[in-house]
Amino acid sequence: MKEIHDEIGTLLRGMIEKREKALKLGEVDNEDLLSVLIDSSLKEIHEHKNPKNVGLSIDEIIEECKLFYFAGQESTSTLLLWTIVLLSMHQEWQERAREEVLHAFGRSKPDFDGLSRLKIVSSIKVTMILYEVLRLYPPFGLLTRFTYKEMKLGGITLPSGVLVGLPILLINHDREVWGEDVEEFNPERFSGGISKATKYQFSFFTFGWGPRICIGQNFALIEAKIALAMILQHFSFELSPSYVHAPHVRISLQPQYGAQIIFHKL
Ligand code: HEM
Repeated sequence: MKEIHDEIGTLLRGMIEKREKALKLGEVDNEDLLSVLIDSSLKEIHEHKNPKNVGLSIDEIIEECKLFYFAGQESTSTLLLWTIVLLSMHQEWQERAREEVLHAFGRSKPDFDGLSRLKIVSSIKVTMILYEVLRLYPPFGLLTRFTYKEMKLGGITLPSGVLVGLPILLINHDREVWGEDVEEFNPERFSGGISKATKYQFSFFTFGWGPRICIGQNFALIEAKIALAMILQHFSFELSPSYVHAPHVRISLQPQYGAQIIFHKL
């Protein structure tokens, strides 16, 4: 573990130093997140009279890169993976989603402009499907928080330093919250949006909630919609007979024995 940590740190440090140099020489623009991070940090240091403790250190930028890679890559690929598994299990929803995509885009490549021109309204079924996948198979099933001072939560007083778990996976499968069909794949429950899917206000927080809510949630949904739309345009898919349904928490929620899918070119 330490070896991997050091190797990734060295790789990222090299990339950051190279980019910092190029930014200072004006050789590159703020064309990606790494440049934006370095540039805003350099500006903050430059503008401050006492540059101590302002801007980001290289170690902090390294941590941001790791966070964005893990939070952004693992999460969305897990969402897409379970979407393909569930649409393989529920062929009628695969058909409905494909119809919608073909109606909106035909065979042309769906891009961000296309999705925003259509205001995503026309991909309502795809959105419902993605929410229902995120409910049944949330990439991250547990959030944790430490109390930093004594506080009241409901009727309970918690002392400082208590670790509180917010069990997304359990809440997403709670019959009391979602109703009798809680274990069924029913994207229809999101037809009125997230707020109308349950009787409680804060039941669906697969992307977190409050000030630390996922910064990438809109990006993730757009990315997943474009990827799913392209797959639906060109392939139909079904589960391979070798697939064994065994969701399994390995930091994110993964199929324990893999997801063997058979794709048919359309
Ligand atoms: C299906 C996709 C995704 C899911 C389910 C997801 C889930 C979450 C959750 C639950 C949190 C809150 C963690 C907490 O409160 O402790 C979070 C935070 C975060 N996510 Fe995502 N995420 C997804 C996609 C992305 C993408 C695509 C990016 C970046 C491109 C991203 C970047 C982040 C970052 C930077 C944070 C930390 C925000 C902060 O602490 O202020 N996520 N995500």
